[in-house]
Amino acid sequence: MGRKFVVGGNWKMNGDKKQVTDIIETLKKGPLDPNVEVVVGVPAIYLAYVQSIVPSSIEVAAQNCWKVAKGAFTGEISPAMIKDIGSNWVILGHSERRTIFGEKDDLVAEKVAHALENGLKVIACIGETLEEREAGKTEEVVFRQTQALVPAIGSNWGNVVLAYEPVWAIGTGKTATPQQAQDVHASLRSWLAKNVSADVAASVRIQYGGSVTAANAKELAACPDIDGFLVGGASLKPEFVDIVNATK
Ligand SMILES: O=C(CO)COP(=O)(O)O
Repeated sequence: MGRKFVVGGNWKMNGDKKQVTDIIETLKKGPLDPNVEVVVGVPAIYLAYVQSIVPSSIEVAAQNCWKVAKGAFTGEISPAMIKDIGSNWVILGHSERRTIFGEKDDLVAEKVAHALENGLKVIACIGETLEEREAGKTEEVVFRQTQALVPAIGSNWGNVVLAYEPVWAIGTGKTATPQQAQDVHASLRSWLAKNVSADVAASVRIQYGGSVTAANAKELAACPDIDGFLVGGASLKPEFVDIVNATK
């Protein structure tokens, strides 16, 4: 079976009640290609509200969660809480979590393991910095980040989407060229074939993220190993509809 295109909107720490309502209204009008899975990544405080107003064709993700079920972890939310309000997804390991909040590979892996054990689907983010790319270390970095996830994911690859987001392309307007993105996606797939299994390599969906817009989405979507997008800034705008529809 082919890999279903999956487009995530990562709203990050943006929006207020009116704006998030407007975004969902825009998505409801669409029309959105029914062959594409759409997941909106919502600030924790609006998760339950957004979950209550989305049509069933749109899925809702938290942008982070903690690695245990409950307890004295002030400010955190658990996968069980995300499930409890009806959402089924979480974004983990985003480069902003890694760089601003100091999340290392092993913590990201622990979170991924716990989220999967609790029945969430996970968008797991990886990607190199500009310095790492310029030092020729792109593959080394994304393979290391993915390797850390392998034991955490175990046999749960069906509930994981990988998001390749080169850090230098996030929020900079500097998109990876389709060739740059395709090259990394293809190397990741070969790495997965060698280090996990041929099945996982063929079936796991790999999103590209980093300055995706309606203007560049079609060309990126045409690449054989790009199976969707994780969209930041443009996911707050009406053009997100065109990005979802990029494979049409
Ligand atoms: O970080 C991103 C999505 O998770 C990408 O952000 P931008 O689309 O704003 O570059």
